Amino acid sequence: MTKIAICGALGRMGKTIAAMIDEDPALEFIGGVDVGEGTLFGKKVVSSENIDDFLAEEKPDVLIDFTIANAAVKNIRAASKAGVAVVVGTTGFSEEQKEENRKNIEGTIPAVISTNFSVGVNIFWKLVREAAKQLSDYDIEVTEAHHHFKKDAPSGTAKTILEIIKEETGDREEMYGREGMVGARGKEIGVHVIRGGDIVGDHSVMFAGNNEVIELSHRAYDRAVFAHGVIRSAKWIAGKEPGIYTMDDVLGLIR
Ligand SMILES: NC(=O)C1=CN([C@@H]2O[C@H](COP(=O)(O)OP(=O)(O)OC[C@H]3O[C@@H](n4cnc5c(N)ncnc54)[C@H](O)[C@@H]3O)[C@@H](O)[C@H]2O)C=CC1
Ligand SMILES: O=C(O)C1=N[C@H](C(=O)O)C[C@H](O)C1
Repeated sequence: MTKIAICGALGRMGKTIAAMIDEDPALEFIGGVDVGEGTLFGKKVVSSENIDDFLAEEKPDVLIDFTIANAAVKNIRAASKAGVAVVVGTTGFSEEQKEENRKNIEGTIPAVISTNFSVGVNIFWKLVREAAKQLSDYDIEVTEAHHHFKKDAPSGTAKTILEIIKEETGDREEMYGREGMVGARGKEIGVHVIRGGDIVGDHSVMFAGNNEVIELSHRAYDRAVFAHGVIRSAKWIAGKEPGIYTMDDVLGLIR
């Protein structure tokens, strides 16, 4: 049985993932960490300042992190010190934070990191790559929509989309919204962010040419789609060699 702990256990994703672990006979939910203390599925959720003692006492095989970037950096550091594998879904890391995570993980613990654990989005990224490769001279506009409470913008998934498009089309720059006299379009990727209500997570990429438009889009209707990918990753990562893995590795997809 793989023993799993969750950082951000009392949040939207933490609770969704814990409920799925609780139903899985191959996994054991052993508790978690959040800003305040609590209980979840009969297990202790301890305050984040006690994460080192929690990991030493509970000895999880895998620590799942769905918190906020600055907290996740600390949680990954604690997992690295304790020699615990991690699955990280938190988004909004700066380049410096990503570098610190890399140093704490490489050579020490195995980690799956993804800005989106939905299987559908991982296939959507492949479709976006192919379209960007074939339509590299088209105008490209990226739009994402999320719920009222989301803290980071653009979403981690949208940032991954931008990385993919830039890898395929070369020297394009992001253009966040437009207002006033915007002039001729340059080598840009338009980026548009919507926040409202309880939208779980929508992403779309428009490729506009002369007399035609191709639009690729993904819409998540329930956080369960992310949680399924997280569970699959947690089972896959336990016992792997140290290093940073992606959902491509977990799903056996070609990069
Ligand atoms: N990669 C993916 O597939 C997905 C990623 N996300 C990302 O996951 C993160 C969390 O999203 P939600 O669950 O919607 O947010 P949320 O705000 O509902 O939950 C975050 C939880 O983390 C807790 N937290 C804050 N600081 C902490 C610390 N130092 N230690 C432990 N817990 C701490 C908060 O109290 C809260 O309970 C966001 O960055 C979001 O973008 C969300 C959905 C899918
Ligand atoms: O905060 C969310 O809710 C989500 N965050 C991830 C992101 O930033 O891309 C993934 C998903 O879209 C939901």
